[in-house]
Amino acid sequence: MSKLRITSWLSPSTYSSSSTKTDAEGKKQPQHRRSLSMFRRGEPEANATKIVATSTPAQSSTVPPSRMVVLAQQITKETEKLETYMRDNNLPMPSFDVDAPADFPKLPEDILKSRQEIIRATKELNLLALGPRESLRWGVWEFLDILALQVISHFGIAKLFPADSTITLSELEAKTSLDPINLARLLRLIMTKGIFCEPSHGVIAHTAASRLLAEDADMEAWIGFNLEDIFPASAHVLEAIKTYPEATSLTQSGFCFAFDTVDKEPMFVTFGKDPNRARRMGRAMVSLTGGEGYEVSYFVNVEGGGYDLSDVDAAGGTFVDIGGSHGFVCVDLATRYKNIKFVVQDLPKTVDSAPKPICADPQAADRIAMLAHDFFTPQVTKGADVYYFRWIIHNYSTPYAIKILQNLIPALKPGARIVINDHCLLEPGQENSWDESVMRRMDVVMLTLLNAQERTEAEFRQLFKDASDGFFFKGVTRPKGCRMSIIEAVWQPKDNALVEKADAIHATDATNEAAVAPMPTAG
Ligand SMILES: C[S@@+](CC[C@H](N)C(=O)[O-])C[C@H]1O[C@@H](n2cnc3c(N)ncnc32)[C@H](O)[C@@H]1O
Repeated sequence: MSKLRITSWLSPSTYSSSSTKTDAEGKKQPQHRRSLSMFRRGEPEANATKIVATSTPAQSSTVPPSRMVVLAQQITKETEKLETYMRDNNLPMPSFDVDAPADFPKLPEDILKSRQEIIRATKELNLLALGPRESLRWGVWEFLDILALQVISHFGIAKLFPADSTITLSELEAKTSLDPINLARLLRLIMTKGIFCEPSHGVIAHTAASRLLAEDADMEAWIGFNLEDIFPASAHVLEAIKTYPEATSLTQSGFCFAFDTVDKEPMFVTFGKDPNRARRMGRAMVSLTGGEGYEVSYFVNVEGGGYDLSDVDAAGGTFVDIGGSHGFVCVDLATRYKNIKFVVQDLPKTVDSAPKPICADPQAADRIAMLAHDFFTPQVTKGADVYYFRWIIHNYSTPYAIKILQNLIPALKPGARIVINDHCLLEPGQENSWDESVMRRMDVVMLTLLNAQERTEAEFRQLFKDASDGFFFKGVTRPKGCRMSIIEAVWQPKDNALVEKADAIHATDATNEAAVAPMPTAG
């Protein structure tokens, strides 16, 4: 952990004049930050279900029920709908029991809406029942639940006894180096969140959630990455943004303040030096991308609103996955499209550690090349049809993101498509409330780790515009049920000089086809 940098807190000189502008009121406004228009209020909540107030017999016909009663009625109605669906389909009911399923099955759209409505309405009712003062007073203590989970998870307590048996606290104490008093107090705190239970005094049992801690290695990694990397970093965001209010540099984030790497190295470099931490983050990403609303199938399945590559397939074209990790998106695409050639680009260490062959099906594997390429250098795979970024652009503030897009330009043929697969933030209240909270939290995770951000459609449009006038912004689509959007631009340079220059590069560059032709499988 870094020491507090009190001297830099006191210095207002960290505002760089080149990167600030003055607004109408004379206040300095940092550039490269998102526009604040999204914080305008007053729009109707698009996803809020219209509630028809109905009087109960106890109420006078002129007095409408309170918001609390309306919410309670709505919770009952939607819960009954969900329960009927589960019962009719012989599905197990949600429960904390150790044997309860860890996930809901894929629900039809209307039932999924009921489930989302239950989540939204119970949260609102909870806040109303608490009242503003109590919800503020005790809401700020939620980090203590997180702290308890951090310690219990770090010490691997869930793995110390089998899921189908109980253990006494004294037996558990003998199996861990965690101090007995701390073990008991932290366990009992996370029990209030449905993680472990104490069926009788001093006897500990698993719940469905604690069983996941014991058995799901990707979930364990997700919790470790969040609670041992992001959580400490989040405690330093205030210090970071007080010291560097513009908050765009990769080496001045809360993460850098927490781990003493300010102005030294970005998070990815820190992780690169620590294989265990890097592996944990990799597994955490697997847990995230396997999670509801993030599956790769949303991008691949055209029928569900995914991205259509049939014309690229018909032409035997090329798809480049930039920062594509171990190429799992291309593996899925190569299974669907039989003629597209794929290039997965990532940093050398990632390319080297990719599975060889990249997948079991040789028809797909033979068309997927792994290539070491740093996206902060000019693109080397020239003349491809699609350049794809999944979970990349949101890792960078605007100055870096512009650079990444500009690095494509020397490789682009007219008509080349640039496809970004990221969250695309809507106006407040336009998203269902669960999705909105996940996406806005992700936005703050990006700030915490990398001084980066999620973006709105207008911000993506502006990003392409700032990168070059040659990018024609086509718009944003989003498969139903998916949290990630597909943001697309096409390279259409209006300037003839630019077209001729690009044509000349493509005509003469020996690597144009060669970069994708030999297809060395997996690095
Ligand atoms: C958040 S992960 C996204 C991986 C993958 N696209 C996905 O959807 O899961 C970011 C990826 O970018 C890679 N990366 C980071 N910096 C890079 C750079 N300068 N050039 C190329 N790849 C980079 C990382 O190694 C990692 O695989």
